[in-house]
This record gives sequence, C-alpha cells and structure tokens, in this order.
Amino acid sequence: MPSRLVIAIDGPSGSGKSSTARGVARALDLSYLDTGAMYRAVAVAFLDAGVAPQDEAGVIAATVAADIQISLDPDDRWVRVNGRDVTTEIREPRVAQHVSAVSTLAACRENLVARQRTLMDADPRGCVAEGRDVTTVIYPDADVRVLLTADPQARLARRGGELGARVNTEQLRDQVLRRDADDSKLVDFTHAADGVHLLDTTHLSLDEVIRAVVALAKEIA
Ligand SMILES: Nc1ncnc2c1ncn2[C@@H]1O[C@H](COP(=O)(O)OP(=O)(O)O)[C@@H](O)[C@H]1O
Ligand SMILES: Nc1ccn([C@H]2C[C@H](O)[C@@H](COP(=O)(O)OP(=O)(O)O)O2)c(=O)n1
Repeated sequence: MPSRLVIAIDGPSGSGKSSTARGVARALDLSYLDTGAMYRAVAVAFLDAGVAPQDEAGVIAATVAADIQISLDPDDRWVRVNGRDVTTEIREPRVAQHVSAVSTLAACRENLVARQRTLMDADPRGCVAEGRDVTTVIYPDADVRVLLTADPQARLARRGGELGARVNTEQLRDQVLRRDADDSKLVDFTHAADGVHLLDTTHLSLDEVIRAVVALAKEIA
C-alpha cells in the first residue's frame, strides 16, 4: 500500500457510506471525512439565519460565510458551525428536509468541495471520505474509489431503523427517496464512473462491506 492512502466512497442515502467509511478508517488507521455533515451544517446555518430555502443568493451567502469545524476522527464525530456544536442537530428531520437547498446550488458545491479537498489532505496518513461526489469531483485521483448501492427497500429500512419513531413513513420516504432525487440534479451517484468499484450492499452485512473495501485498499501495490 502507498504510504499515504486516500479512499473515496460515494452512494445514495442509507447505502452505508458513513458506517463503512468509519470502519475502513479504523481498520487502516486513517482520518475520516463525512462530507455530507458539512452540507447539513450549512443547512443549519442558513435556517438559523432566517434565510428561506428558495432564496438562492441567501443560501449561497450563508454557505460562503459558514465557519465549519469538523472532526476527522472516526471514533469521535462532531461538527460545529459558526461556533455552535450541531453534531446532533444536523441529523434532525428539518435539516434532512432542507439540505438539498444547499446541495443543488453549484456555487455552494464549489465552496464546499474546495474545503473538503483541503480536509482530505490534512492528515499525512491519508483519509477515507464519503459523500456523493468524492469519487468524481472532490478526489477523482483517490487510490481506491467505491460506489455503494443498495435497493431502495433496504435503504429505507436502514434509515428507518436509525430514526425510529422520530419519523413516519412519509417523512422517511422524503428523507431517502425525494432527497436522493433532488441531490442527483448536479451529481451522479447512481452510476459508477470509470475506475470506480461498484459494491451492492443490499445483501451484505456492514462487516462484509468494510472487509471488501479494505481488501481493495490492500490490493494496491
Ligand atoms: N451493509 C449493511 N447492512 C445492514 N445495515 C447497514 C449496512 N450498512 C449500514 N447499515 C446501517 O444502516 C444505517 C445507515 O447507514 P449509514 O452508514 O449512515 O448510511 P449512509 O451514510 O449511506 O446514509 C446505519 O444504521 C448502519 O448501521
Ligand atoms: N459530497 C456530498 C455529500 C453530501 N451531499 C448532500 C446530499 C445529502 O442530501 C446531504 C447530506 O448528506 P449525508 O451523506 O449526510 O446524507 P445521508 O447520510 O446519506 O442521508 O448532503 C452532497 O451533495 N455531496
């Protein structure tokens, strides 16, 4: 394996990106970047500032101005925006409902992509980063690039298992299926680009998925 290793993982909601990326980072002793947490943090920032989701100029201004601090430790996840800890808040349904207002604006993506590249380069050991455009836009030169997929039913069941009684069936479908449809407007995370390994996780356990990605990393001379 190279002395510095970069692993890029993309996929739709509930495909297992975060859990897989954290497991791989632990197994290979690498830093971990949750790029989606940054989109979610910006959503909190614009909502806090009273900006309406339809106000594109307002959402862009809130993105550019957002001071985002994020942990790169797979065992200690936290994110702060404009000085406030929003680790728990970014997982709330109101954030999932409005985060696509950020992800569907090219200017917001450009701003976050530049920060994400810098964060991926911060640790000399290397990094495992996950999101929607890590394999294609943020780090197309990554040593290992993986696109995780899973049937919609499996993804709904996984996200439902996480959120439990906090959401009803309609809210769950909005969080997973509507959000994926909106999020795919500017990035393609359903087809594997050239050189990207496609891994269907529908019938795999989390451990099996982690082992498959670690094996890909170990294949590198
Ligand atoms: N292969 C898998 N089999 C079963 N459950 C999984 C698998 N991968 C992830 N999960 C579970 O599904 C939920 C969503 O996973 P997560 O990693 O947050 O997905 P994503 O980051 O793609 O939205 C978590 O509760 C996680 O433990
Ligand atoms: N690299 C990324 C990461 C996330 N996003 C967007 C798309 C998602 O709706 C939000 C939140 O991403 P997150 O990975 O937390 O979402 P899931 O956990 O997969 O449901 O951010 C993106 O557009 N590009």
